[in-house]
Amino acid sequence: MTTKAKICGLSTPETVKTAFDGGAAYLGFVFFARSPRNVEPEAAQRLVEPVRGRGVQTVAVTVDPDDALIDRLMATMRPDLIQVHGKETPSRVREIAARSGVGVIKAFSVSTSADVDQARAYDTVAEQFLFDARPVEGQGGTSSLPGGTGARFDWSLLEGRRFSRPHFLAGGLDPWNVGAAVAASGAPLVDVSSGVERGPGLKDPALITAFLDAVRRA
Ligand SMILES: O=C(O)c1ccccc1N[C@@H]1O[C@H](COP(=O)(O)O)[C@@H](O)[C@H]1O
Repeated sequence: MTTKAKICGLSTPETVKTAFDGGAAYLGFVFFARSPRNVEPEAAQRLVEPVRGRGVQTVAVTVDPDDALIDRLMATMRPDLIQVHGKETPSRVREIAARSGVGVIKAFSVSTSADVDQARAYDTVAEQFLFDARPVEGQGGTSSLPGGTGARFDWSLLEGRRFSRPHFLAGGLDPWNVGAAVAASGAPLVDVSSGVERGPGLKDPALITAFLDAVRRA
């Protein structure tokens, strides 16, 4: 089975092009003020225009988004999917999908097997699931973020699990560990942010290419 990759937290035309040319299946843009990767919806619209309709899925990454943000995203960037990385309930995910008219990727913070079980409650409302490490408070400058921290969880918690929706493995992936992560977890989709950066929010084109090459070999 071919593993597909999402490059998350893009903010420049150069890195969008690198991810697209390298074969990323998903391009992620973060809309969360405290993130070093935060972009305005209008900026994201300009960034996705060159790749729109060219077979790549664009993803708006949000944290407990309000209706105003959903409306603004749909009036500007028009993402193919909205990722929700906060404490959204199943009914809120249903509302976001109905309001936006696009599918929702629901992210879960994982440190135990019970955290993975939460996905079942979203079977009928989310289009895809994403399992990310539970952020550890007090470690490094980005530790208070709900994602994009480089923290990992035990990949084997996903091994042999069957889900009603396609699922991403995320959290601390990089070009050197993604092959082992896919082997241990069996995940069909992988997601990376800080592991392809040279500093917080600074995507490195060479690392993006190396990550996508490593996913192809996985
Ligand atoms: O990347 C961010 O800044 C971010 C902010 C708020 C919510 C989610 C965010 N990113 C997501 O977290 C995963 C894992 O990141 P990392 O690879 O461990 O750095 C990332 O792929 C995004 O989906």
